[in-house]
Amino acid sequence: MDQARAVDARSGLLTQNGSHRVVTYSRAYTLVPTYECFNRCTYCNFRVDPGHSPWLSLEHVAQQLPTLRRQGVCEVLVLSGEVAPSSPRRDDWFCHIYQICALALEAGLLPHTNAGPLSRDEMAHLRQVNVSMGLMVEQVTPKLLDTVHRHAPSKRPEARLQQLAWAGELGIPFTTGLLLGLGESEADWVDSLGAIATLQTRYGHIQEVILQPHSPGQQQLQPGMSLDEAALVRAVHLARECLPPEVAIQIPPNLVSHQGLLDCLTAGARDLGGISPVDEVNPDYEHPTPESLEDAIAPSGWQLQPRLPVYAQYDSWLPEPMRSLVQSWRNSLSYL
Ligand SMILES: O=c1nc2n(C[C@H](O)[C@H](O)[C@H](O)CO)c3cc(O)ccc3cc-2c(=O)[nH]1
Ligand SMILES: C[C@H]1O[C@@H](n2cnc3c(N)ncnc32)[C@H](O)[C@@H]1O
Ligand code: MET
Ligand code: SF4
Repeated sequence: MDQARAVDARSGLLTQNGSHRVVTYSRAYTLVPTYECFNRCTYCNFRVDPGHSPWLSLEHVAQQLPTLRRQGVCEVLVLSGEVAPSSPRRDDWFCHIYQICALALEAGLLPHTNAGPLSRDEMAHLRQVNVSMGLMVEQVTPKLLDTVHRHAPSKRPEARLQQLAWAGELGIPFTTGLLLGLGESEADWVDSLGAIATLQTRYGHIQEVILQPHSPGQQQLQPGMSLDEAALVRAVHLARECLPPEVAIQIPPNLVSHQGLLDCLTAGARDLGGISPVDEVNPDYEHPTPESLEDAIAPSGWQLQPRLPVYAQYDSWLPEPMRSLVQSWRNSLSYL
């Protein structure tokens, strides 16, 4: 096996199909339990003040899910604003998220939750109703606690890394990543990638790392600059050097130009993440359709392939009955 294919190889999967190299994405729909958040990250276009976002109604969710299933959606991305760990409302918030995941599973869909840092106990519970979970490291440098994260206690680097370690201990297939362009240096990227690589070497649970270029929107507390695409391509190169080869690099296709996307693929990115009707985190940037993505990358020899929100090498980690549900998805269509 030559060097390029060795780097591409994800255990048990062929990433090369004839002469076409494979790029994956997940057919997702995002549910937002609540937009309320006790953190105030200055770049956030998602949050509203605590008490000002009605929680998503479970009845509405139960009604919506069968339609999504018929439309060919496989992933329910549960993305939430946060109630403080010390709040008397924390337990209700957590139960609400758990119930949304349980309803998604009942409808035959596959939940992936990113609801900020959770306690170990909360993670152990959510593991029963999620095929994978996620939390961005953002950046490990403490400098950002004096700037964009000054009013965001959830963004303390130790809390984020602790979460990744607990996910590893609990055997949860995990998605993490870096938010790029917050005022950090490229040396800081290497530190953040190194921290993720160390955890991956220890636990082997990191299925993918998202390289997320900061993208200013209309709702954020403070204006910010978007990351330039040449810098994003350098980040992909660095990530491919720092991370073990089995970890996929994900680029959000709505936050880059077509040429930027092709350059990221050449540099080693192989996944485009969950593609849903609305990017709830960056609502000013519409997700492209899978068809338009295929048109953009096929002339350069790339083939777009849907995948499930859990990568195949982790299927045996899943508790029943989720493991059987995932198996039936893999049998029904050629999902990676
Ligand atoms: O549409 C989006 N999906 C986002 N996702 C979804 C993600 O692409 C998929 O859920 C996973 O790849 C699993 O299929 C995230 C998931 C995480 O675990 C952590 C961060 C993100 C960030 C985004 C995002 O900004 N926009
Ligand atoms: C869910 C993830 O979305 C990312 N996130 C939050 N706000 C923005 C933005 N303006 N641009 C890009 N990514 C953002 C953070 O990395 C968070 O952890
Ligand atoms: N609040 C969570 C985090 O920042 C997830 C949603 S961010 C829009 O990690
Ligand atoms: S990025 Fe996440 S933690 Fe930060 S304010 Fe937005 S919702 Fe809250």
